[in-house]
Amino acid sequence: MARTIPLERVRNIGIAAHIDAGKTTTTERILFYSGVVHKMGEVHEGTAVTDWMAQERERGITITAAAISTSWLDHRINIIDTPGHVDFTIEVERSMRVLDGVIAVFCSVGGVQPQSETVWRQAERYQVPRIAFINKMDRTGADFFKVYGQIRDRLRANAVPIQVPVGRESDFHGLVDLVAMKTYLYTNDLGTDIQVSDEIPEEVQDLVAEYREKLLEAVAETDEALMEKYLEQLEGGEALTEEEIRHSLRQGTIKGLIVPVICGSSFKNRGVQRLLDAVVDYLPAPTEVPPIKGVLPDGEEGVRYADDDAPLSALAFKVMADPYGRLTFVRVYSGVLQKGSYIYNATKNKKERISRLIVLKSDERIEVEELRAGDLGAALGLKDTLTGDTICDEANSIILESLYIPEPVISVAVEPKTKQDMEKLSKALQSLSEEDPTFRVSIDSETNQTVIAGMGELHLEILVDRMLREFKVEANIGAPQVAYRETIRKSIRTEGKFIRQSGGKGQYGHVVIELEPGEPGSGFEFVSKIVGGSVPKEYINPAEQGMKEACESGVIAGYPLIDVKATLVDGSYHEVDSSEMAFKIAGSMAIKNGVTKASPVLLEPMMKVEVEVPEDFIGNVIGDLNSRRGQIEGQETDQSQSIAKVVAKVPLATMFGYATDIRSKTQGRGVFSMEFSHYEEVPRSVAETIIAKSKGN
Ligand SMILES: Nc1nc2c(ncn2[C@@H]2O[C@H](COP(=O)(O)OP(=O)(O)OP(=O)(O)O)[C@@H](O)[C@H]2O)c(=O)[nH]1
Repeated sequence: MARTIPLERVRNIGIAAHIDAGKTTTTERILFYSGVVHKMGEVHEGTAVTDWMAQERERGITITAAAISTSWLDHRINIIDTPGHVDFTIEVERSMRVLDGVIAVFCSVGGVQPQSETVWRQAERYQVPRIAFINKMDRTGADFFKVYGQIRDRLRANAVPIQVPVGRESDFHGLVDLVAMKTYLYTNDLGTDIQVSDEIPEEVQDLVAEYREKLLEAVAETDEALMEKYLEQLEGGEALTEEEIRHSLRQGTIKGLIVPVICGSSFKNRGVQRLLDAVVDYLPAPTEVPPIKGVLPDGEEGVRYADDDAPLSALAFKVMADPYGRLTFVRVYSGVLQKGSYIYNATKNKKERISRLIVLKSDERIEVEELRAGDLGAALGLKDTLTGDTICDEANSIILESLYIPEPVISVAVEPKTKQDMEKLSKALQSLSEEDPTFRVSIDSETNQTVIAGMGELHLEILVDRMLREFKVEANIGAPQVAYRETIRKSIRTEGKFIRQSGGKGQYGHVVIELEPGEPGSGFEFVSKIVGGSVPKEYINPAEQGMKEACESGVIAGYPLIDVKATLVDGSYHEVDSSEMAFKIAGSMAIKNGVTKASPVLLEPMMKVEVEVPEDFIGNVIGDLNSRRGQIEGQETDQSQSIAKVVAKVPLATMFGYATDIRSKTQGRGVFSMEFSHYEEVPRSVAETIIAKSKGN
């Protein structure tokens, strides 16, 4: 089957923002104006198409990243609406990994908010080109140029307005497009009657002149050929044409040099069609982004270009249980993925069969015969393929760059109420952890309890709720616990010797390692510097495995050991008695012996907390954060609204229940956000209590 739409006319885009900026409403409007749905869904009425989970509709928040497809101006637009709440950050992470462009939505009153910064960083991590959409222009206090300034200052982006709004707040009724120099005025509530003209309304003429000039300058700066023409124009030469500006703006945006800024009010149906135009005009097609990188079987780096004729390569970025069956969402990077075919999972070295392929259009699932390079869709029938796995052509194998999966910071114990619940629980946990790689399940070796870990209280609350509703598991849930970690502060040389040689076949494994503190965030790192075969090649991997396993529980209070580097420098073996198992045990012993001597310390997750309160409350809030062992890092006041904001680093251990506390301390007027920042050493006095608790005292 040939392509129905050429790849140049495909846009894979995401919509990302701080919670409540209006991502879901914007997506709904996009579906409405592009003709996918004929009635507008509303978040606050619980009828939004992309918020499909019961919990999403009830709470009016987006939890999972939904992928849907629509078309605009002869282009296919695949959209992923992502959640704003940091607890579901993996959903943003996985979307950014497979997208070619992002619409960053900002609230015209709230401006750059904490999660706007987080999603911006995530987009930078994968170098995804962006358009900034300043939404909610109808709200009291809306200020397009203030938010534009914040995007420049706080996000350090080369933001460039390509529109100027017409009318303020409730009178916001149109915009001027600075590229085409056209005015769009909305004349009905549904946003379908639009007056387009070349006349610029008098009240915005100065602003239009000022920002048109800024736009031309910014575009010329990123394009040498255009710069010459621009300078000539200033000297009275020929003017830049609309096409030239559009072309250079597109190139600048795709290269990440410019972020075009536009405005609108999704809820009041203003500006959404122009947003779609901007997606087509300025965000890249799959053929315009750099080829995806990966690792070839020989360990060398390889690339795959977006080309139907190239060997198949695709990345699974999401697994979701659905009434339709188990859906594995994939982005095809090269080649063609066919229904009914066998694919090779290069990450797991396994072959699997794809029974069916679908694309999502609104809440409909449409079966397709194939997915081609650049397409997003879902496969049915895959059992072993999980998030982050590469599927490809076995003869042309490659493992594509995977995605960054943050470590969970909070856990709770789950105890099924009856024996039947016990059985259902393990099924539920398996299914939920397959869907969500930031959700981990383990068994506490001392209490034998099942422990689930995740990114925050809300994250675990939703998971427990899903266990109950979707899997009908009745369980008692323990109090939330902090996911502590352990590390070392000193470098030492140590060894592990596992020797049993009394009668029969013996055991012999012996390794010498240098153990040192690793980079923050590096986890466990292993290097082998064995020369001359003191440890035979086939025993190096098992030794590493043993070390890794030993890191799963540290020596202080049994928490996982992180940020350590082990270098294998020496060892010995026995012709007959050595085995993989003996070296694995020796590796594990080396770590256990070494850690105790390497000044082990206990680490705790530190959260970046931002609190916004009416000015009068700020003293109380700061005092309270200090009493929670918080370090205040910044404070500012927005005089125009008498709102004060404070930024602090606070240990997660002291933040449980903060949502309720802040409400009662500020008469319900304080809002806060919190996300994981880094691990930090626990002060001695606090550590003693944690250690005593872990030992059951
Ligand atoms: N006044 C006004 N309200 C809006 C606008 N867009 C969205 N809203 C409202 O803002 C609230 C949040 O909108 P959503 O679309 O759910 O925001 P979201 O960013 O998807 O939220 P999460 O998915 O929970 O992160 C809803 O009550 C919307 O009706 C707008 O343009 N103007």
